[in-house]
Parts: sequence; structure tokens; C-alpha cells
Amino acid sequence: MTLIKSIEFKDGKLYLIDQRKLPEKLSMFECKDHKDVEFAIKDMVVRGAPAIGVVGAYGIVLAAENFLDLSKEEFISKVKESAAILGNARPTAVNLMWAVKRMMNVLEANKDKTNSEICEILLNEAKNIEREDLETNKAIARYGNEIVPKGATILTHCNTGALATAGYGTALGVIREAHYTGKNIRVFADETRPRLQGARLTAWELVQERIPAKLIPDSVAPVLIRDGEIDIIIVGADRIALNGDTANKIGTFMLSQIAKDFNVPFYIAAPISTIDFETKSGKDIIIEERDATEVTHINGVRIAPEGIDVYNPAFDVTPHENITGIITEKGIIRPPYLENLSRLRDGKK
Ligand SMILES: CSC[C@@H](O)[C@@H](O)C(=O)COP(=O)(O)O
Repeated sequence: MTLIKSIEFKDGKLYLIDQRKLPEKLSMFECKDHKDVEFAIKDMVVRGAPAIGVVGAYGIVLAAENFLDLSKEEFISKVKESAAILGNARPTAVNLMWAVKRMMNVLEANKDKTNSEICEILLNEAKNIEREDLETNKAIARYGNEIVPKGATILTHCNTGALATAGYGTALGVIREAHYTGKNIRVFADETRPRLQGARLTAWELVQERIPAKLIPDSVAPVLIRDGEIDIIIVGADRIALNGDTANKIGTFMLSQIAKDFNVPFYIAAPISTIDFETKSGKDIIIEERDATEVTHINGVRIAPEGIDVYNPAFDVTPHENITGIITEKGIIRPPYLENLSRLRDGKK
């Protein structure tokens, strides 16, 4: 198995695989301070819900180190201010806010310690978030593998792999696990317009791992589903509402609707940190709209005429009734989601 480490905190700096440059170039992007981290999240140097959570946490560590010499009050207030900026760098993936809140709780609980002690405690917490995400992914992969039939053809969308997490991946983690446990699977990967996370990143990970796979334009997926070529669809999530409605990369809703029409099982694979117990339904999820140039240009080359208006939502919401199950680190959650997710929230599971 190839070890892809996309996030590394070393000598007081954060290094990220620059996902904008893949697959042409494998290079690291250096973050010296929290402003670099904010840029990296916004510009999608790093992307994927769990990965931006981990990186947001390290961003707070860099902010704390930056303000170390200020008075205690100024230090706390500047770290909080930076945390708020980092938490809002992208609005849809709840993992970012989740990680920021977790870091702020640690700050609050230790605010009487010295600035440098707080820095160390924050660094430890960021490391915990990173380590836990990797462990979580492996558990998701094991549970998910249970529902992958031998010889299955799996369809996936966007990139949910090692690049999108602290390592291993969610939906792509299930695919890795199925491959390495000898299930003899094959994969169809959607290219995922407009940012091409499937073509550039998922395809790169699949090639590294030598998992039998074919890259397809997004519009090929419905044809394959209709023709009985797909046994199971597994995708990731950016935010799961309490009723099971799930925001994920634009194009996911369309897949889920067609899967429902043709009775193909449609699974979400995501850590519990992606479940937003405070959001009642998909209607309340903020969908990020990104720059028009993501649609009008490919690799900096204009493909649409000057003057055309663009609508570019980065995510859509799949209604809970289209979802066969949600694969988490604690097992697979099935409908009725409102009931079962509420039980999970209340710790009864
Ligand atoms: C394990 S990653 C899960 C999701 O974050 C993923 O499916 C996705 O939609 C990523 O969107 P992106 O815009 O590339 O950050």
C-alpha cells in the first residue's frame, strides 16, 4: 500500500501536498502562519472535509505561535480572532468548524496557563485530531467493506481519499480496504467537474494503489447505472443534517436520484464529525458558491466566452430518502435517519 501523507506539521510550520498541482507535480505548500492556512483552504491547496478540519486545527497552532509574545489577554483574543477567520474559510464542510470549536474548547479550558504552555496544548490537540481522523478512516473502511460484494463494480464521485483526510480516506478508504482484502473490485471514478477532483486526485490515488479503475466524464455515470454496470455507489460528505440529508460535491444528488430509479445501493461514507446534529435538514445547509473562473477556464485557459454569467455551487444536497446507509466509524447508520442520528447524538448507540 502506498502511504500518501498530505499534511505534515514540522519545525513550527505546516506542509501540505499542493493539490492544485496534482497530478503533474507532487510538491509541498508551506504554511508559515494562519494566514497561509486560510489561503490554502480557500484556494483548495488542501480540500476535502476531514482534511480541512485537521489543517484548520494546525492553523490555530500557527496563530498561537505567532502571538506568543503578546500579553495573555491580547494573545487569547488574537488566537480566537484567527480561529474565527479559519473556521469561515469554507462554509459547507462542517468538519472545519467542528475542529475549530474543539481547539477553542481546549483554549478555554487552559486559559490560565502561560502562552507557551497553551501553544503546546493546542499543538497536542491538533495532533490528536489528525491521529483520530486516520483511525476513524480505517474503522469506516472496515465497516464499509462489509457491504461491498465480491467482484463489485463501485462508482465514486469527487476525491475522498488520503488527500481529502489525514490519510486512507472515507469512501476511497472503503475502496482501498475492499481492494486489499482481495474482493477483486473495480472502480469507476467520475471526473467531477469543474475542479476535476476525480480526474486529478482520485485517479492519481487509484493509479498509485494499482486499483483497477476507469475514469469517466460525469455524464457517463447515469448510463452505466441504467445498464446495470454499477453494483454500489459510495461517496463522501461535507455535512450531514440530523434527518440524514447530505451535502457533498456537486453532482452527488444527480447520482443518488438515478441510483434510486435503478435500485443501485447508494452509500455515504463519513466520520461522525461530519454529522451536524444542530442542522435539522438539508435546507439549512449553506452551499458554497465558488468563482466563475472554475467554470469558464480550464488550467487557466478560457473555454467560455467573455461576458457569460456563471452559477457555480460547489456542493449539492442529497435527500435522505435516496441514501441506503451512512458508513461511520461506529458502524452503518440506516433509515430512519432522524431517529437513528438523534439516538447517536444522545449517545444511546
Ligand atoms: C472525505 S472528503 C468528503 C467530501 O469533502 C468530498 O466528497 C468533497 O465534496 C470535497 O469537496 P472539495 O470542494 O474538493 O473540498
